[in-house]
Amino acid sequence: MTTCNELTAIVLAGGKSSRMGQDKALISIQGMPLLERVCGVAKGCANHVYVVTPWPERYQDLLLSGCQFIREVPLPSASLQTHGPLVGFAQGLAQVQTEWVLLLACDLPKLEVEVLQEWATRLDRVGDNAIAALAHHPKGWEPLCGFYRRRCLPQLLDFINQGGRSFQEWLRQYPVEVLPLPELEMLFNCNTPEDLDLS
Ligand SMILES: Nc1nc2c(ncn2[C@@H]2O[C@H](COP(=O)(O)OP(=O)(O)OP(=O)(O)O)[C@@H](O)[C@H]2O)c(=O)[nH]1
Ligand SMILES: [Mg+2]
Repeated sequence: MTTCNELTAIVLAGGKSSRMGQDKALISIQGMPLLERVCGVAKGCANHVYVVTPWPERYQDLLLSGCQFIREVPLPSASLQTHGPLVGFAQGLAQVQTEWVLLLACDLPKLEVEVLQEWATRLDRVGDNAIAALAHHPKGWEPLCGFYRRRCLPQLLDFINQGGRSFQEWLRQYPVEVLPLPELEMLFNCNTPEDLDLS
């Protein structure tokens, strides 16, 4: 039996960081590497924290006590080294035992633990047919800072097996509950060297 009181967090750290030019997870903001910061927030909200990455050894010197690595493996058909956040999420979700999982990108320097905790209190009331509870912003859903039901894994794998790689496209096919976003600022993700000046 899983309950809403138990929550797992998945932190994704496996992108190409091509716009940044160096691994974003390792960039220090106010003296703390981004991945450490995001995992700290995740620990403040969830009972179990997984970091899904193709290269756990890269992060072994970070202070990530209480977090477990899940090593992402290439898809049989993939020639690329990284295959995007949707596939990373699916590989993490396969290990989750709780009804709900909080998914977080590693490039979110302005996360607020209080907002995530308040969101988590709403999960008990999310409609049965919703696969996720996410914030909405002008460009669509924010897929990498919100909650998913564990039982959406089969739908997610179907979508991936058909070649789908876009969260927005996948989410369009199912009911998703809206979470209230007190300030858009919290979802600021740093993708470029210029973004670091704003962090
Ligand atoms: N585990 C895993 N995480 C990924 C993968 N691709 C992207 N991510 C993560 O998804 C989040 C958002 O990534 P983006 O900022 O969109 O992309 P990116 O590939 O890291 O950077 P760009 O190359 O500049 O687009 C970050 O936390 C990434 O680490 C992947 O293949 N595997
Ligand atoms: Mg990003």
